[in-house]
Amino acid sequence: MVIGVLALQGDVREHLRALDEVGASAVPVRRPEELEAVDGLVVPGGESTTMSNLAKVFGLLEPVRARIRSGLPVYGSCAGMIMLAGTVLDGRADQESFGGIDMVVRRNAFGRQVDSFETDLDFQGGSVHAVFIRAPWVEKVGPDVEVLARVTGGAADGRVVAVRQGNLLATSFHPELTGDLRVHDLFVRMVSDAKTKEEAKR
Ligand SMILES: NC(=O)CC[C@H](N)C(=O)O
Repeated sequence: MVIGVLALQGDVREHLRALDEVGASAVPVRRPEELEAVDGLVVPGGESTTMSNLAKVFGLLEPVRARIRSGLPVYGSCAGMIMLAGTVLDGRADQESFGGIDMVVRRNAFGRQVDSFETDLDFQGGSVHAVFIRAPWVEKVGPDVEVLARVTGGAADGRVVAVRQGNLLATSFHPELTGDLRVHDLFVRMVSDAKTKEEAKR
């Protein structure tokens, strides 16, 4: 089982390291041929407008969309969450996402005064330490989207910051930066379950 990290822009190395730490074999993905070879994909944090541009330049926009449609497990953190959103608010006019998750996401939602902050969140019955950096939040989810975490307390109380829809997972925060690897662990299990199901079909 091999998990790719989309390596156009953003904190690619941190995700490669986090995946390695949870025992998954991880490789950078920059070209369509490399995308073909992976069983799961991580879309890192960074800058979604730049990532969107580079995805077009590197010819990856349509190939990633096609693999998402055919069930590829994908995890997006922060800018990666924006890339997985069906609808992006406060984006640049020419910004495109891969889509896949039926949600409305607002870029830089927490506001300029609180560009970045850290907090603990309930995540799947445990607590996860979350770092937010010019992060989006989820404003609306469709019926098939499961909410995995919300902010508690402060001005953003109740805001949705982690979601899952089928094989797609997204967080507003950056678990790759904290060493708290619960989210990567969950994603690796999603990839391995998807691969087992895929093999059973053959
Ligand atoms: N840390 C991040 O990934 C920030 C996301 C960035 N604000 C964007 O719009 O893409």
